[in-house]
Amino acid sequence: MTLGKTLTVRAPAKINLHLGVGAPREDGFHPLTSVYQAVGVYDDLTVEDGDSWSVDVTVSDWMDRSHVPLDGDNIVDRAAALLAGHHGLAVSGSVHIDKAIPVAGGMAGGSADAAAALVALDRLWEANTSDDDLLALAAQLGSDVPFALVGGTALGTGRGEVVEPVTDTGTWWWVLVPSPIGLSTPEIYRHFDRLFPDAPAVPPMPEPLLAALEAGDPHALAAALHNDLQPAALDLRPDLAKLIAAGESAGALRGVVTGSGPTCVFLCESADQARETAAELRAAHDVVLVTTGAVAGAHPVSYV
Ligand SMILES: C[C@@](CO)(OP(=O)(O)O)[C@H](O)COP(=O)(O)OP(=O)(O)OC[C@H]1O[C@@H](n2ccc(N)nc2=O)[C@H](O)[C@@H]1O
Ligand SMILES: Nc1ncnc2c1ncn2[C@@H]1O[C@H](COP(=O)(O)OP(=O)(O)O)[C@@H](O)[C@H]1O
Repeated sequence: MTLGKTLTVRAPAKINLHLGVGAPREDGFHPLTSVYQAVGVYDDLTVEDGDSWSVDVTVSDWMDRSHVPLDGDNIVDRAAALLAGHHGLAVSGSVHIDKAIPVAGGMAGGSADAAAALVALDRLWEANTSDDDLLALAAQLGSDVPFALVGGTALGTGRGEVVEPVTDTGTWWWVLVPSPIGLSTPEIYRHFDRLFPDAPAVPPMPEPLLAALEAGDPHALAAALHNDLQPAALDLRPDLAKLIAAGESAGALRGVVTGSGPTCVFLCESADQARETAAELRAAHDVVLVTTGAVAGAHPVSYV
């Protein structure tokens, strides 16, 4: 082990520009055609070497720390055990998560932390895991975890874990409105099954959205944003429909639920339009974030 080392890895939140969901497979997972984008809201994960193992967390002041499990059930505990097992190492070190990605918000904050833990512990333990092995370990931790390693804008197939970058020439301005109460991903998928018993085996490719990304055209992208889980999320949280309408009437090109929700994301034409939309939404919502995408996947920001 390297002694006296501290390393911080930063991992981004994701939004789903397109989320096509098919009928459940035999293993219970849903086949997806997902276009992910990594956006500039981050969790920072700091690891420090030591013989014992611990995980703790601090959260942004608008978040509830008690929503992050710290009793050995954190996804970071699973990431550490998986990486250590892969190399025949003992789990060691102390981990601190500095969390700004909304918990249970449809923005893959847990997946970001898992990806950051793989990158950070791989360096701390000097394990030199290959990129292919890191991606395979990431997929075992969760469907969204490989994308958190890759970042940028990417197509996700399989159950979301098969990730391939797509051409994206734009700088996209987003307004994000998290919700103080999260939504459960498995519950939203179950509700999707009830609402759409005839979902296809393989969801189709979102060609107009991919063309909009390639062209860097915000109006075309706005028109093409789509989420098959949105009806399920709106059914369980009717307040989100009002939020989407409010963002669009405040000037955003288009608002959608991201992933399983409840965070709503609004695509804007410019930085000014994003700031104006955010200012209007702040009248009724405590937390409204302005950010851009695409940004890099999990990456070290300090190694001292
Ligand atoms: C809905 C999405 C869209 O990107 O994101 P979130 O809203 O959670 O951020 C993802 O599919 C969430 O991925 P992730 O949160 O990694 O899911 P996993 O840990 O793999 O699975 C959690 C549970 O979600 C359901 N699940 C997940 C992925 C998938 N393709 N089909 C599913 O049915 C299953 O019930 C599974 O037990
Ligand atoms: N490091 C972590 N950060 C957030 N949630 C975690 C973490 N580890 C485990 N969890 C659990 O995972 C659930 C889903 O969290 P999260 O990844 O934030 O949401 P989503 O799946 O909607 O993107 C949380 O409700 C929490 O119980």
